[in-house]
Amino acid sequence: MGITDMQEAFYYRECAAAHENSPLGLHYAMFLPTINKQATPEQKKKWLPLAENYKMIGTYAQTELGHGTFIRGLETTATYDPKTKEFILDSPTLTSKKYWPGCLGKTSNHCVVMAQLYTQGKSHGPHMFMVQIRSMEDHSVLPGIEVGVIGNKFGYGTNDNGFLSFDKLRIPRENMLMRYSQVGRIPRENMLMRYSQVSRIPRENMLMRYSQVHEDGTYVKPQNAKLAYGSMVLIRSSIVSDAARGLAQACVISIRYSAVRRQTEAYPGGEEPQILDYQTQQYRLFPLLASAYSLQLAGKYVFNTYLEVNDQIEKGNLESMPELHALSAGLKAFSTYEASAGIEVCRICCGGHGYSQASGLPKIYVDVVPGCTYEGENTVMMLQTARYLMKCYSRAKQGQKLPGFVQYIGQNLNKKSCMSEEVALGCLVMAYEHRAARLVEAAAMRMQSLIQGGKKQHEAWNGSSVQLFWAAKAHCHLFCVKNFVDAIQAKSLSSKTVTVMKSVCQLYGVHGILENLGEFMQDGFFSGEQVGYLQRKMLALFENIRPNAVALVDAFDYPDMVLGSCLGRYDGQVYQALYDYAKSAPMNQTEIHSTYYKHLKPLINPETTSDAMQFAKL
Ligand SMILES: CCCCC/C=C\C/C=C\C/C=C\C/C=C\CCCC(=O)SCCNC(=O)CCNC(=O)[C@H](O)C(C)(C)COP(=O)(O)OP(=O)(O)OC[C@H]1O[C@@H](n2cnc3c(N)ncnc32)[C@H](O)[C@@H]1OP(=O)(O)O
Ligand SMILES: Cc1cc2nc3c(=O)[nH]c(=O)nc-3n(C[C@H](O)[C@H](O)[C@H](O)COP(=O)(O)OP(=O)(O)OC[C@H]3O[C@@H](n4cnc5c(N)ncnc54)[C@H](O)[C@@H]3O)c2cc1C
Repeated sequence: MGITDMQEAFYYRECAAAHENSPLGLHYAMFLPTINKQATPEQKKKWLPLAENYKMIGTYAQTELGHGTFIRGLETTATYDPKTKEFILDSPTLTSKKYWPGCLGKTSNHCVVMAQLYTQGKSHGPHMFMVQIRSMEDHSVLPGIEVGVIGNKFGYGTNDNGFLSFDKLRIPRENMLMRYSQVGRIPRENMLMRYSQVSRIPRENMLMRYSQVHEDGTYVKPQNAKLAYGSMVLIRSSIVSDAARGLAQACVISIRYSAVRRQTEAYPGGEEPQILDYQTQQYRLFPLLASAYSLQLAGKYVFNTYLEVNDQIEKGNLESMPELHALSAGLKAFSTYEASAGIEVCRICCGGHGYSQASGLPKIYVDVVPGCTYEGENTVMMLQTARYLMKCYSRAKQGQKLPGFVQYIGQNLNKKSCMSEEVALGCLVMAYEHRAARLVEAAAMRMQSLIQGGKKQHEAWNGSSVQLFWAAKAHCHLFCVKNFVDAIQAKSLSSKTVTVMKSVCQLYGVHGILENLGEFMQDGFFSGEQVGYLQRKMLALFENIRPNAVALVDAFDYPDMVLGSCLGRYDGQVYQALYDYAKSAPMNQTEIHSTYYKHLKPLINPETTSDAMQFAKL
C-alpha cells in the first residue's frame, strides 16, 4: 500500500475489506506495536525494518489453553542458560499450549511470546520473547515447535487463530524483549542507542531502567512489572473506537432501512408509514445513535490519553500508568458491551432482512462482539477499574486531592437532583456523578463491613465484586456522559448543529437514567415527579431527532463498500439490491440443485429412479 501512517493504513484496510479481520491483523495491531514499545533500540533496529517490510510476519502469543485472564498464571516457561546464553522455551503441560492468538495457525512466521522467565533457578514472572516459528525459506514449521489452527469459531472466519507449543526450543538471549527488564549484560552501545550519551542520563534512570547485570543471568527488574502489559493497553485504548465504529455502522444501516421500509397501514385504508415513525422503533434506535456518538468521542479521548501517557512512560515517568490502565480497561469493557448489545438491537429492528448476511449486520456483530472477551475479558477489566476506584475512595476519605476525572469520588451524597422539566445537561452530569459516587461508596462500605466481620481481603473482594462491577460500570457511564456534554459545550459548532447534537447528547443521558432507574432512585436522589420529567423529555427528544435521524447517520460518512449492506445503501434501493443479492447466490447458478437427483427424486418419483440410484439410496 505504501501508506506509512498506522491509522491511515488501518482505515484503508477497513475500506478495502471491511470487517474481514485481515490475516495480518495481529501483525499490525500487536506484533509491530510490541516491538516498538517493548524492544531495546538495538532490537528495534534489527526487527522493525524486517517486520515493517513483511520479512517478518508476526502475532502476539500470550493466551494459553488453561489461562487467558490470569497472565501471572501462564505456564509457558523461558529458562535462561548462562552457558550458551540462550533461553529455553517450553510448554510443560497440555494447558500451557498457546491457544487463540490471531494469525498464528498458518500465517505468521514469528511471534512475540509471553512466558514465565526463569533465571538462576528463580521465576521473575511473565516476559516477552521474540520467537521464529516457521522457516523464512519455505514456511515449514521449525523443529521444537507445534503450530496449527484452532478450528471454526463464532465468527472471525478470515483469521487463522491458532495453537502453538514448544518442546525445549532454544532462542538467543537477545530475543528477550529487554526494553524494560534484562537478563545478561547489555552492551554499552545499547544504552547509547536509547540515549545519545550514557553520561547525560541521571544515574537513577540508568539503575531504574538500564542498569548493568552480570553475564551469569542475574535479572534486572523493570521500573514496573506492568510495563510488559503495555501492548494490551494500546489495543484496549483502540478497541473503544473500534466498538463505536461498529455501532455507528449498524445505526447507519438500521436507521436508513427504517426510513425506507414501510409496514402496516397506520389507520384503516391509510398509507403504510415508514417504520422509523413508530415510537417503539425510535425508542430502540435513537438511543443507540446517541451512544454511537458518545463512544466515538470516548474512543478519541482514551486513545489521545494513551498517546500522552505513553510519551511520559517512555521518558521514565510512570505516574499516570494506573489511571490509564483503569480508564482503558473500563472503557474497553463498557464500549464493547454497549456496542455488541446495540448492534444486535439494530439487527432485530430490521426484521427478517436483518437476519440476512445481505444486511451486513451479522458481519459487524461477529467482528465487534469478541471485543467483550479479547484484550481482557470485560468483567475482569471492569474489576480492574473498580480496584482503582477503591484506591481513589480511600484517598478521598483521607482528604487527598484526586486526579482529573475521579474528583467526584467521596463527594457529599446528602443531596437531591436539580432536575426540572428542561432537563439541563448540568443536571444530567450531576445525576451520573451522584450515582457513580454512591455506588463506589456502597462497594467500599461492603468491603469494609466484610473485613470488619472477619473476612480476609480476597474474600471481602470477591464478596463485594458484584457491587464493585456496578461501581465501575457507573464510573464508565459517567465518563461517557460527561465527555459528551463537555464536547457539546466546548465545541464551537454552528447553532443548528449544536441544537441537534444537544438533543442527541440529552437523549444519551436521559435514556441511560431511565434504563438504570433503580441505581438513580435507590437513595431518593430523584423524586417520582422528576422521573416523569425525564420520561416526557425522552419522548419529546424522539420527535425532535426524527427529522434529522438520517442526516445524523449520513454524517458518519461510511461508504456503501464499508457497510456492505443491501439495507443501508446510500441510494435507498433496498429491494432491488436484495433481489440482486438473492439472484447472485451460488445455489441459484443452476435451476435444479444436484442434490435433487440423489435425495429428492427417489422420494418423489421412486418408479422412475434407476435401480442403481435406488441401490445407492439404501
Ligand atoms: C495505531 C493504530 C493501532 C491499530 C489497532 C487498530 C484497531 C484495534 C481494534 C481492534 C483490535 C484489532 C485486532 C485485535 C484483535 C484481537 C486481539 C486480541 C489480543 C489478545 O487478546 S492478547 C491477550 C489479552 N489478554 C489480556 O488482556 C489478559 C487480561 N489480564 C490482565 O491484563 C492481567 O492478568 C490483570 C490486569 C487482570 C491482572 O494482572 P496481574 O495479576 O499481573 O495484576 P494484579 O491483579 O496482581 O495487580 C493489579 C495491579 O497491577 C496494575 N495493572 C494491571 N494491569 C496493568 C496495566 N496494563 N497497566 C498498568 N497497571 C496495571 C493494577 O492497576 C493494579 O495496581 P495496584 O496494585 O496499584 O492496584
Ligand atoms: C477472537 C479472539 C481473538 C483473540 N486473539 C488473541 C491473540 O491474538 N493473542 C492472545 O494472546 N489471546 C487472544 N485471544 C484470547 C483472549 O485474550 C482471551 O480469551 C481473554 O483474555 C479471556 O481469557 P480466557 O479466555 O482465559 O477467559 P477466562 O478468564 O477463563 O474467563 C472466563 C470467565 O471467567 C471469569 N473470570 C476470570 N477471571 C476472573 C476474575 N479474576 N474475577 C472474576 N471473574 C473472572 C470471566 O469474567 C469470564 O466470565 C483472543 C480471543 C478471541 C475470542
